[in-house]
Amino acid sequence: MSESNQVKVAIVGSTGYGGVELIRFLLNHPNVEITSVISSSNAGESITEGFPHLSELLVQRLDGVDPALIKSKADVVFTATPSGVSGKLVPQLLAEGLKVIDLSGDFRIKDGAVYEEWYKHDAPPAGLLEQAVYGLCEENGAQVKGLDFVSNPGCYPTATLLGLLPAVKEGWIDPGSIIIDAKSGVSGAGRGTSLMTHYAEINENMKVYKVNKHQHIPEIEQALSIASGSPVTVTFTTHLVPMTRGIMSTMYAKLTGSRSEQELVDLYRHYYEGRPFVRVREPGKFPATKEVFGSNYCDIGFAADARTGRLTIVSVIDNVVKGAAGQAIQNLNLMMGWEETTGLQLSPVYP
Ligand SMILES: NC(=O)C1=CN([C@@H]2O[C@H](COP(=O)(O)OP(=O)(O)OC[C@H]3O[C@@H](n4cnc5c(N)ncnc54)[C@H](OP(=O)(O)O)[C@@H]3O)[C@@H](O)[C@H]2O)C=CC1
Ligand SMILES: CC(=O)N[C@@H](CCC(=O)OP(=O)(O)O)C(=O)O
Repeated sequence: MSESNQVKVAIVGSTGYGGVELIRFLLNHPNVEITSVISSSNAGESITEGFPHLSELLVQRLDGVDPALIKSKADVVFTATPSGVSGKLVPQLLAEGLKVIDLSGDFRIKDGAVYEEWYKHDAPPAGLLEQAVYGLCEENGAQVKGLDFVSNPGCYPTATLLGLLPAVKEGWIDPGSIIIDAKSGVSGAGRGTSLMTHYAEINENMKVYKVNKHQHIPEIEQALSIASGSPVTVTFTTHLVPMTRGIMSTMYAKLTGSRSEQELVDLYRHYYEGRPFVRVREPGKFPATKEVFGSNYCDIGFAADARTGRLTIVSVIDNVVKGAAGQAIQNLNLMMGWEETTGLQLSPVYP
């Protein structure tokens, strides 16, 4: 802790979308001082070279990736780094005695062989996979308090699991029947340019991608299997849509009995009671991505179809906030024993 009693925070990957969003929120966090912003490719430069809107940040010079230097400047470090990078860097940061919140997919899957099958590179050490707590705050928040290391969930899994877990746990839907149709804005792919995401390719366009191959499939299945008590597989299809931020996950499953929409709303509101970032809509009302834009909310709506016996669940988040930086700060708050909402109480930007 610094003399001001503020926790000193460093951000690796500070020049990426997740990192810049961490800075935006942490600048308004009363218990945090950003003491180091880190870049592997622009060390020594000022962060405002690339991001003039961050001129209010007191620490401007980008540091290189040096665990000992980070330890000399900070108590807690966010690693907003690509999968593969985090897996190698996090063990070094933990060895320095830093508290770590990792935003990548590297520590979310408990079984290293499953990780390697989906991510196509070596898994981090098994001991750390075991140690990492999966920081889906509304589900595992109680385990996070006092921890040194949290693995922040993926963006699609956050929207999807918050939408499915209450019904799966209550046994109201057949877990074997789940189909997830998910759409993301292009910031979900990070700041690097690609043929997939550049303007002429995605403007006025929609693309389906990674069908049956998406790295979030094992993450979703792992959490649903724990919730249902037996192995669950899902059909999960992702789409890139022409917007900057936002995820909409539309989920379909067979109801195990006759349920009204009011009963579903009651179940979910009860399940998420005291969890300020999940908002359940009135029966038959569905959320839109703009209604969570720039905020840490996850909004959920339902339709139960008596004719087909199927339930439709729609869950929306801002991928960069609840899907990444916002939930990472929520995890910081839980780790430190602070109010869960500290620094995160921003209303969505609308329109
Ligand atoms: N965007 C999103 O909506 C979400 C992202 N995530 C995950 O969060 C992480 C960050 O994502 P995002 O910010 O979008 O990605 P970006 O591609 O926008 O940024 C990643 C940053 O990592 C840094 N980096 C790259 N290689 C290294 C390295 N070897 N060592 C240290 N830093 C490195 C780069 O900065 P520099 O070159 O300056 O070092 C880059 O700016 C990823 O793991 C991503 O999968 C998770 C949920 C949602
Ligand atoms: C639009 C888009 O491309 N989204 C990314 C989301 C990646 C992400 O969140 O990364 P993790 O692997 O760290 O979870 C994707 O579908 O792969």
